[in-house]
Amino acid sequence: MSSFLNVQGLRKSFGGHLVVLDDINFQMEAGERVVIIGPSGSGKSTLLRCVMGLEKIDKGRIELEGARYIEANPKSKKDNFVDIPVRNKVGMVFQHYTLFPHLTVLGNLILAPMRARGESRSSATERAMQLLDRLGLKSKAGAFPGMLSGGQKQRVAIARALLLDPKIMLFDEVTSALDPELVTEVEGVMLELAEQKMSMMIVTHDMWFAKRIATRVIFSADGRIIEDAPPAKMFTNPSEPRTADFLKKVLHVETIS
Ligand SMILES: Nc1ncnc2c1ncn2[C@@H]1O[C@H](COP(=O)(O)OP(=O)(O)OP(=O)(O)O)[C@@H](O)[C@H]1O
Repeated sequence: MSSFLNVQGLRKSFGGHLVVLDDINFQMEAGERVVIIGPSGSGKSTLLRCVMGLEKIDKGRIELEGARYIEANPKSKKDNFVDIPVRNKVGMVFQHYTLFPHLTVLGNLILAPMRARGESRSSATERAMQLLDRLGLKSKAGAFPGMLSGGQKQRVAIARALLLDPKIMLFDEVTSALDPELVTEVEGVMLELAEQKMSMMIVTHDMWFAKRIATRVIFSADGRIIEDAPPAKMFTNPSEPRTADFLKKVLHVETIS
């Protein structure tokens, strides 16, 4: 089957016995925005990290646009097969800012395009400045991360991922470490990307934002995807009390109507 992103039979354990993801089969089409919700420890971050190629998987394969880029070796415990050029089409932003503190904002942005893609400094700088301008951060190009607010740092982290022209962006609780007043500016950037039809997988505990941005919502629990539906159905259909109960029970949140 050809999907934009295709996760087949994914199994991931830690230390050989803690099975965090068990036979995950998941497909998404280009332009979809899939929000993953579920109880703490249910493997949401691990799923994103596997799709990004940051975790060694036990079983399964992951394809992007029909190209296999990660596959477990079923016959041995050797490293996974990883197709780096395809994997590099996946961008990720983490909960905690991962900017290099000793580099300026511009320095952080142009490092990967120059190193990973062999882009010239002038070309990477030009693209970085355009992107910073678009995100309202042009005046911060020469600043060091320590001089920025949390919201600004996360916007720079998003810009850094975007500069590699990803086909899909993964967001792992990118606003949960931010003060409430800074959340909106980061969510605003994500909503802008949504308008531009960027494909996204988003882990968030913010149900209001999930409702706003998702084209699809997935519940993960006990190592599996247990529900997969459009958000309108998920959040508003009173004929599906199981959904409301689920949210209340596992996330300790009220459903939004
Ligand atoms: N590097 C690791 N080594 C060992 N165990 C790990 C590692 N990373 C995650 N785990 C475990 O895997 C399980 C899933 O973790 P994960 O962070 O994916 O859950 P989550 O659903 O994102 O949780 P939360 O909502 O709290 O962020 C947890 O039990 C966690 O302790």
